[in-house]
Amino acid sequence: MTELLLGVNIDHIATLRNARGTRYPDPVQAAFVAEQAGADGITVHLREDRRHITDRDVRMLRETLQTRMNLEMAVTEEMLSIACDTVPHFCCLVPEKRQEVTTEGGLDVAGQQEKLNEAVRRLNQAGIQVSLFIDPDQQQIDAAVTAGAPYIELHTGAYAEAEEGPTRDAELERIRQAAEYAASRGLKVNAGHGLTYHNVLPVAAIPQIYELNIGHAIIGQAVFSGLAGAVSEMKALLREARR
Ligand SMILES: CC(=O)[C@@H](O)[C@H](O)COP(=O)(O)O
Ligand SMILES: NCC(=O)COP(=O)(O)O
Repeated sequence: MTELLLGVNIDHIATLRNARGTRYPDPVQAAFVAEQAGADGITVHLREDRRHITDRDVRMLRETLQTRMNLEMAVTEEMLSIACDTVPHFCCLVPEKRQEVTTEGGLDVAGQQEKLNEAVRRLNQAGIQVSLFIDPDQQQIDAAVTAGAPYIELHTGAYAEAEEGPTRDAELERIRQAAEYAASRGLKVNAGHGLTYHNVLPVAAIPQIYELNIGHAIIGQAVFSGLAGAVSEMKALLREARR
């Protein structure tokens, strides 16, 4: 089976740093450690409220990453301008609400098709590969194809939050069917949100999935086993899923 890539989201290194307004822990150092430990890419979410990743982090990471940068952002003029100035390898367009604790759902591409078509056009023109963060839903997948995005990232939050049993199994089946359909439409399929060392294997085993973006669980594990260990442990699980 094809190798499954791991994108490490380092947002919550910045959460810890910003908790006291210090310079440490530095997301730039975390990215270096994660890459050395096997991360295939680094994901950062530049939120409108800068609650964790800052503009300085984005600039520094763009200049220092050895792998590739996946910049997550809302579909706003501010973020589109920042992306076109920064030119990360990937931009993942996500929904964003100030009052949310974390991302609550997928981007409604179908409900704002013209806006997304234009955003994808601008980013593609700037040389950025665009991914749309969507729920595992055929209508949203079709809308992503219409928008001209080469990638989608399937939101795995409903799966991750479901109790083990029929509900979680149903959510996994939704992801499986969505990945299969999206690949049949010519899309590259990533997935992420809420994945942990305990729930990642069934998602990682879906053959059409190209990359998993995982952050909160890895940063949490890093508190106990160090960031390098947490990353290599997750990478080993992804390899195991594809044996
Ligand atoms: C889109 C997504 O699921 C995450 O990558 C996002 O970054 C979550 O937001 P926080 O990192 O602020 O929790
Ligand atoms: N897009 C998902 C991501 O980058 C990480 O999400 P999480 O693992 O922090 O929930």
